[in-house]
Parts: sequence; C-alpha cells; structure tokens
Amino acid sequence: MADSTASTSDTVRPNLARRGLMFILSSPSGAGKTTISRMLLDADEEIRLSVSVTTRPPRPGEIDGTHYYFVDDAEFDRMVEEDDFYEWAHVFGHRYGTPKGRIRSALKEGQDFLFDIDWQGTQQLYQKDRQDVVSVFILPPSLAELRRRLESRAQDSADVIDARMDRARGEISHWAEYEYVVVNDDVDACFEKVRAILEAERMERTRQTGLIPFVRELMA
Ligand SMILES: Nc1nc2c(ncn2[C@@H]2O[C@H](COP(=O)(O)OP(=O)(O)O)[C@@H](O)[C@H]2O)c(=O)[nH]1
Ligand SMILES: Nc1ncnc2c1ncn2[C@@H]1O[C@H](COP(=O)(O)OP(=O)(O)O)[C@@H](O)[C@H]1O
Repeated sequence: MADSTASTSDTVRPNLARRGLMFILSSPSGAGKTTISRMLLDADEEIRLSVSVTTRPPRPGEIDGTHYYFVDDAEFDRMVEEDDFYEWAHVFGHRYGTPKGRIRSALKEGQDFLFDIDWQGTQQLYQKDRQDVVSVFILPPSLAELRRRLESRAQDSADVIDARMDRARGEISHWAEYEYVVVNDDVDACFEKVRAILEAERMERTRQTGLIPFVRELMA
C-alpha cells in the first residue's frame, strides 16, 4: 500500500502518498475479464478485489468469500433493505452487488480496488464517486471467438451460452461509456495493456496527495 515515506536522501525514491482508485473491468461475458482480473491480482500487491455478493450459484472451483459471496434471494433482499450495497444490478436473471464494506476509508489510505462489474454497476459507481473511478472495457476479437471461449470454459449449459451470446451485443453497445477500451486477442498482451493503464492512473496528479508537501520540500 502506498504510504508517505518521502525521504530526504537523494538516492532513495520517495513513495508518495496517494488516494486509491476504483479500477473497473467490464466486458461481455466470456471476453476474458475474470482471466485478466486474476492475472492483475496475482501480479500487483497494491490492488485488492472488491468481492461481490451474488444470488447466482457457484461455478466449479469458485470459493465463497474469495470469488463471490454466494447468498440466497432472502439474504440479498435483506442487504438491499439495510442499504448494505454501494451498487447492485440484475444480470442474467440473478442479482449482483458491491458490498459497501470499508471501501471509502481504504481508498483514502491508498488502497486500490478491482471491480469485475457490468455497465450498470459502472454507471452507479460513476454517479457516486467520479474522481476515484477508472474504467476499462474489454472487447473480444470477434463474436465467433467469444462463443468459442464461452464453450471452452465449459461451465455453462448450451442454453446459458446462447443467452450470454444474445446479450453480448447489448453489453458491447456500452463500450463508449468507458475511459479505456482494450481488445483481448492475445491474453498476455491484453494483460500488459490493462496493467499499463493502472500504473499510469496511479500517477494522475490529483490522486497523488503526497505531491504538494513533496514539491514544497523540493523547492524549499
Ligand atoms: N453491477 C454489478 N455487476 C456485477 C457484480 N459482480 C459481477 N457483476 C457482473 O455480472 C456479470 C455476470 O458475472 P458472472 O456470473 O460471474 O459471469 P461472467 O460474465 O462470466 O463473469 C458480469 O458482467 C459481471 O461483471 C456486481 O457486484 N455488480
Ligand atoms: N485472450 C484469450 N485467448 C483465448 N482464451 C481466452 C483469452 N482470454 C480468456 N480466455 C478464456 O476464455 C474463457 C472466458 O474467459 P473469462 O475470463 O472467464 O471471461 P469473463 O470473465 O469475461 O466471462 C476462459 O476459459 C478463459 O480461459
């Protein structure tokens, strides 16, 4: 996590304090956002996944509390009533939501969060917290390749894959609401591009709260 350890030594690079950011990755289902998210979480210690709550059943290999918090409809209703969500939406006949947790206070301390959420959630986060959001939309190289990936993942029935393909055009139509758009053709190349966006956004001037005292000292 970033902290303010500006050193007086000329040889030590200061690690300036900064606000964390809310890094959103969205894509039509199957384009690869889960894959890219996991690569980013493995490679980068400063970003943490915002684990969503969902009413959809777990897929093989998904762990409760790690990939999602899996709840039933009654529990989701209770959380909505108690205003526990930052945002929530209906997707593919299930409900998905971002629990509030301690996101706001952690952002102030320089913690970055990764959000694997859809365009509806992205719009809600923009409305609530414009300054901290960075949004990336991932496109598949073609619709034929999108179907191939959904089939190769082998976790959905043929009906569910058809439904996801039907929805893909609708999801892609939201591409222009995102700041960055990356085509996921080669997965390593896509990952490097997404990582470069994150690195650049961390250096955005207004996010670097440690700059003012640092520059003041430089000029003193
Ligand atoms: N708005 C919103 N969307 C979410 C949330 N969590 C997941 N989603 C989206 O719900 C959609 C379906 O997710 P999932 O069932 O895991 O299937 P996927 O499309 O293969 O990732 C994806 O577009 C996710 O980005 C959330 O907390 N809020
Ligand atoms: N660039 C790529 N080339 C080939 N296969 C990919 C690529 N990116 C992801 N995949 C595969 O496509 C499938 C869907 O990817 P996933 O990350 O689950 O998508 P999403 O989270 O967007 O639904 C997975 O089996 C994944 O391993």
